[in-house]
Amino acid sequence: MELFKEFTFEAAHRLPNVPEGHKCARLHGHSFMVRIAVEGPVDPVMGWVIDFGDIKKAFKPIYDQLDHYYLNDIPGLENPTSEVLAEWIWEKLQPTLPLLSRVEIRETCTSGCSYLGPKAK
Ligand SMILES: Nc1nc2c(c(=O)[nH]1)N=C([C@H](O)[C@H](O)COP(=O)(O)OP(=O)(O)OP(=O)(O)O)CN2
Ligand SMILES: [Zn+2]
Repeated sequence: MELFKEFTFEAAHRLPNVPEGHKCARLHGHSFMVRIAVEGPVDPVMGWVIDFGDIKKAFKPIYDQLDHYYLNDIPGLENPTSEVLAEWIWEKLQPTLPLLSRVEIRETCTSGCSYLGPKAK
């Protein structure tokens, strides 16, 4: 069974490697949405894979690094595309959330990505 928990954070960024004149070269911000999914068997006694609260606890230190920051200043996020951000979150989160199965990012209502981890690359 796969379950998920969603988070939103506010942050600014710019994309330094886009062609000249691209709108995303300019400083701008988003209400980013992050969906963290985990996959595993349902415990027959608890009736859950893990407590949603455990996902929240695991993500909290990462959330605190992102919310209301300029993403380009964060080591590893110098080119903060959705794809780079999803991989960055995976690398930070997987050690404390071994059942992690997917990291989804939405930058806008219509744009985002879904990362299934390095094995699925
Ligand atoms: N593959 C990627 N392409 C783009 C990324 C990205 O992270 N990965 N990021 C951006 C910009 O950050 C931009 O803010 C979001 O892109 P876009 O969908 O173009 O934004 P709009 O809301 O302006 O989209 P419209 O549908 O054109 O209104 C760009 N590309
Ligand atoms: Zn953007």
